[in-house]
Amino acid sequence: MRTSIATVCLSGTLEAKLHASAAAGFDGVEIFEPDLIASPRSPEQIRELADSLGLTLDLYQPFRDLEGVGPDQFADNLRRARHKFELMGRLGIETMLVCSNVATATVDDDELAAEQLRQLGELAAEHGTRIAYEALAWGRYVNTYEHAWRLVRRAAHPNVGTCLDSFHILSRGGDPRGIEDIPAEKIFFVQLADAPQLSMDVLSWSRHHRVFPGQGSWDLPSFLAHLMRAGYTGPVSLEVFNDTFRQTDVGRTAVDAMRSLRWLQEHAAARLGNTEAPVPLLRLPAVEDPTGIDFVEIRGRAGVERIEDMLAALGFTYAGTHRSKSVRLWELGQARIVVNDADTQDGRPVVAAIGFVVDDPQRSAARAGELGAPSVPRRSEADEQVLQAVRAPDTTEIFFCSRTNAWTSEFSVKPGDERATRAARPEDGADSHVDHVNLDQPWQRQDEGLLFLSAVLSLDPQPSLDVASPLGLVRSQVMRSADGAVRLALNVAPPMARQSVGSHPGIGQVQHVAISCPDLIGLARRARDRGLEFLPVPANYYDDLAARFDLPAQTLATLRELNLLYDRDDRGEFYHLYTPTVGEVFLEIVQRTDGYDGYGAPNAPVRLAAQLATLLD
Ligand SMILES: O=C(O)c1ccc(O)c(O)c1
Ligand SMILES: [Mg+2]
Repeated sequence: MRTSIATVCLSGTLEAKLHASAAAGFDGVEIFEPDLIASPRSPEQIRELADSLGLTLDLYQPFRDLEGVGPDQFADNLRRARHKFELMGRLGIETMLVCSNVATATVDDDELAAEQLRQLGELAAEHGTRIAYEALAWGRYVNTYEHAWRLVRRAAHPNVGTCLDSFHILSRGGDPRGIEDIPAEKIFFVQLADAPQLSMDVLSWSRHHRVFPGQGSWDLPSFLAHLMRAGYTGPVSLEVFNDTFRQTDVGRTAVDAMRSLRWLQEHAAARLGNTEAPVPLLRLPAVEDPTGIDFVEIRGRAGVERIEDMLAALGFTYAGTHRSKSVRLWELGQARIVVNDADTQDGRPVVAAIGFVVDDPQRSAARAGELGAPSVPRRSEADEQVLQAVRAPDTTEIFFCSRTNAWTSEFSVKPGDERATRAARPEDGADSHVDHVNLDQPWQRQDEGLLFLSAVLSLDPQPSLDVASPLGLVRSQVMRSADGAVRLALNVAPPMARQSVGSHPGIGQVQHVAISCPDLIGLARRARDRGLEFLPVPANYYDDLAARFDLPAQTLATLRELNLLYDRDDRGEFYHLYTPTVGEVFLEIVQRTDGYDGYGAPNAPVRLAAQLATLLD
């Protein structure tokens, strides 16, 4: 499948956009007219640059407000078009995108509109070009692809075809199955965009909130499958108007865009089943859901020993130091925390890496590579397990681990290591595992992070949620495996919440690791007796809890005594508590009963306010 991208998707100069598109592996680009007009380079120089980068110029766009107008206006429109066709000759572009009229149409007359398209097609033919007519969702009279196609058919000119744009079709709830009824040779161009389901006017939705396939709510794989069944063999292009992508790093956005098309081809092939696509669709090494979190690595030069004190108090066993690296392993049942003394950007402890248990780590790493994930260079000695890792958009290292945990045998307790005597209480462990990890996301990486985790690790995005912190709303989106064995929450905090307070990170700048246990009250008591103080929860919270849930007085008193938080869904109950924050990390211990499936979201505002209070103390 030939891949293309509209220059409007990207930030920077036209030259920077061409370089980034080529580097990300695109075959071609659509030139968005304002990008060309603002460029100091001549059309011939742009053509030459694209050539030298191995890019084709697939489309010139958009030509607006052509059809459905009176004779004088139409004569002027043809004059305008002639200029553009000449320009396209200099650029070496064959196809011009013509959008349905939104502004100047005065006549709702299919016969007239088709005739005007035919005349434009005739002019295009004289210049060795052709036109692709696209229904904008907010077109004055023409706003569905079926209508645009009827006009194209009626125009009956070899140089007049249609352009299908998934946004305009899916935003209006259109049925894309009808695409299969359009003859492939009349589909001159295809533009794809996904979008989150929003209730707003369609023009604003289109101009600000489009995202790459796989980042929104729509079924783009089925859309592409319809195109393949129609026999379409032309370029499949991304046309994504997005406020964030237009102001962030062009190279990263282009890689993100290409990842979306690779993901899309794989999923469209699955939708096609036995139907042969008219062009080869890219296949990727297969992926299955990860079956668990193997370990979480907390890294930092200063302060990690305070985390280890907390782990010891929480009942983690100390499994020793690594034979060749300055890292230590702590275990509670199946929950494994690796503590690494290495430096971090701010010197503060962070959640640096997460290991996922996958079927075939080599295959997962190969897949991640084909999806443009940068690999993380690892140092390992000859007789050590070689673990494969890639870097997620938020910089977290993602490790692919086998079921065997063979790497844990590289850790042992050295004689005289005091940590071992402080912590040897396996009675707390048994059924524990890492329940979920919350990762702070840079605001401009949220969509990229979501697609990365779904494409690389097969995690499914859950509906996103706004959590009120005292310093603004935190947008939180959980990515999880189908069976819930792996759950990551991606959080985007507002700017105020990301400002450091003295040497402490802001409440929105932290990550946390949640560990499940079968008896939270027992664990909390033992941890408290070993000197661990939990995040203090205000008394008002417990008064409100008494109103929300009909809890026995004794339970309520215990929750209050231990600073535990509580929630309930239609399945079961959730008990949880938080440790103080060290560097950029805190721990949460949770207990789920009877299949409770949430994360205590109603309690998150209380937690964030309590964390702010400790910073201001
Ligand atoms: O928003 C617009 O004007 C616009 C222009 C060209 C397109 O292809 C499109 O889908 C939208
Ligand atoms: Mg379009």
